[in-house]
Amino acid sequence: MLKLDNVTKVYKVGAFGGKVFAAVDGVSFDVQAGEVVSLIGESGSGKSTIGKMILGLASITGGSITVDGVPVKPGKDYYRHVQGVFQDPFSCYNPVFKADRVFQMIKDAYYPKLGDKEWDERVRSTIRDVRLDPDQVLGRYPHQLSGGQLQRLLIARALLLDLKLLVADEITSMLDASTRIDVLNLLAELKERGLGVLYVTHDLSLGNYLAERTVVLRRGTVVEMGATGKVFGDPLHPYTRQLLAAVPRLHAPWEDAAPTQTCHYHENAASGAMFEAEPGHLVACAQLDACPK
Ligand SMILES: Nc1ncnc2c1ncn2[C@@H]1O[C@H](COP(=O)(O)OP(=O)(O)OP(=O)(O)O)[C@@H](O)[C@H]1O
Repeated sequence: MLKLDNVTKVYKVGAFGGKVFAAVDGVSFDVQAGEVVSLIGESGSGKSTIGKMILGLASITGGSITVDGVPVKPGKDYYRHVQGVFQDPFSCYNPVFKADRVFQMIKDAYYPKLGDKEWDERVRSTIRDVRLDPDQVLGRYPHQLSGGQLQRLLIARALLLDLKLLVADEITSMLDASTRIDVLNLLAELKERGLGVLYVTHDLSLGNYLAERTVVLRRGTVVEMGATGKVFGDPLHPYTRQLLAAVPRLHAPWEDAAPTQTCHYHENAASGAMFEAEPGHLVACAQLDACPK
């Protein structure tokens, strides 16, 4: 459904934009309907840039992004099927408007002919779907709602459309532990309904909880991807191992990551290509510079 093919994003940086910086460099992966794929990597690895390109909020420098074969095209038709929810729910609302104004905007843009009563019923039922009580949240200003309630209202807003893909960018990082699990379970329910979810996070444990497949990003390139159980259970790239070693554990001291080893696939990998270690589990060469061209 969502397909990224050799996607690149280059920013102009430096004085007068005289230099270029590749924030995303030749990234390819896909998300199928009814699947959660988590995109993980350290801060600055390019995760949000990828999310923004999928949502049409940043231009694509090279390669292609398609949803059901249709290239990203910001506009009503595209956003009917592809929506994003972000880290800070408070910044998504205008503080002087009541929170339900976001629903009215959906009606005005997408369902102008629908009767008010029918729309109201649809909104209330969707709010119940995200496990909120409509009477408790409708008619309130954003500052009168919690972060978790606002985040769920944003998901409800997305669900009122004919949604195929949700880009969820660090959506739980501002929530407390129990609200976080509620929102994660909600995302898991969305996939049961056949939605594809790209779950952008730097928190490996949350990605592990939710995603069928994991894509590990480092400095704008994919270093490893595959079934989450394989990537986390048998990490092949030194960077993935480093990330896993850095996850805090209760009652256990932090471990040092295994030292960077000689790349297993040095002989096999053409520079930049990924090696298929086992079906669906791909890893980049860890010594790209030395790889045969
Ligand atoms: N408009 C811009 N101009 C220049 N560089 C940018 C711009 N936006 C992002 N970058 C750079 O691109 C790189 C990737 O940024 P991005 O926000 O995608 O990272 P991220 O993995 O989402 O990080 P985080 O987890 O901290 O949000 C960073 O080095 C960032 O400084």
